Amino acid sequence: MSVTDIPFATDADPEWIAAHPRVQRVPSRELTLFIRRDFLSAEECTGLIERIEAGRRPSTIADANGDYAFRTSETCDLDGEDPFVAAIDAKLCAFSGIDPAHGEPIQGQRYAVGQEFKAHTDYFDPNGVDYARFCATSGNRTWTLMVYLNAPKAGGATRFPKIGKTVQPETGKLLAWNNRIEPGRYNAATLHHAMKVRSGVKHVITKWYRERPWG
Ligand SMILES: O=C(O)CCC(=O)C(=O)O
Ligand SMILES: [Fe+2]
Repeated sequence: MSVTDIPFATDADPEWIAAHPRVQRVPSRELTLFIRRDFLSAEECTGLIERIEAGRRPSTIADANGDYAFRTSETCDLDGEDPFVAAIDAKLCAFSGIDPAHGEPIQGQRYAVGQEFKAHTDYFDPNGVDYARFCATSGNRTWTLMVYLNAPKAGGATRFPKIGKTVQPETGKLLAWNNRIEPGRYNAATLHHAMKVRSGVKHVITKWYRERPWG
């Protein structure tokens, strides 16, 4: 299927995603979560890792809770004008089926030994102090797509404690989940913890979609 054939919409259709080749759906009544191994090639992962290494800065969080160790990783805002990054973005949008206009620019995340992102949701708390700052224009986050770019030697799994699921990093493996139950209702079962890397370095990319076009 070429990109022009994709029926882009403002929200993803889980049944349409489930019909993609090689997609696994994690069995859960609480959470719509898909896994697709080898979504990106080793070459695509290496190219992204090089860019993340070159452009990283300390990661930040919304609604700071006083725990300075809550998110200790580094983040890189990947350049959507870079044709290599744009091609990956197009692949992610072709997987989600969500109108690319609703996508935030892709970010890279890098975790060294001991670094983590404690249990959090990717949607912003509508009652949080930072909600207007992050969501006034584009609304809240709807879907999360993330891809592991490598497997660290030890640690670095992503744990979803509310559904008792832990996903191990593997080069090129994609995760996709719906942050909403329905428009305006966010799913607390999306809670997830990027667990500490114990040996090596972990790299991922994250792609978030919004309720309204990104701007
Ligand atoms: O690195 C991971 O395993 C998860 C990353 C994550 O949850 C995030 O960046 O919001
Ligand atoms: Fe997250």
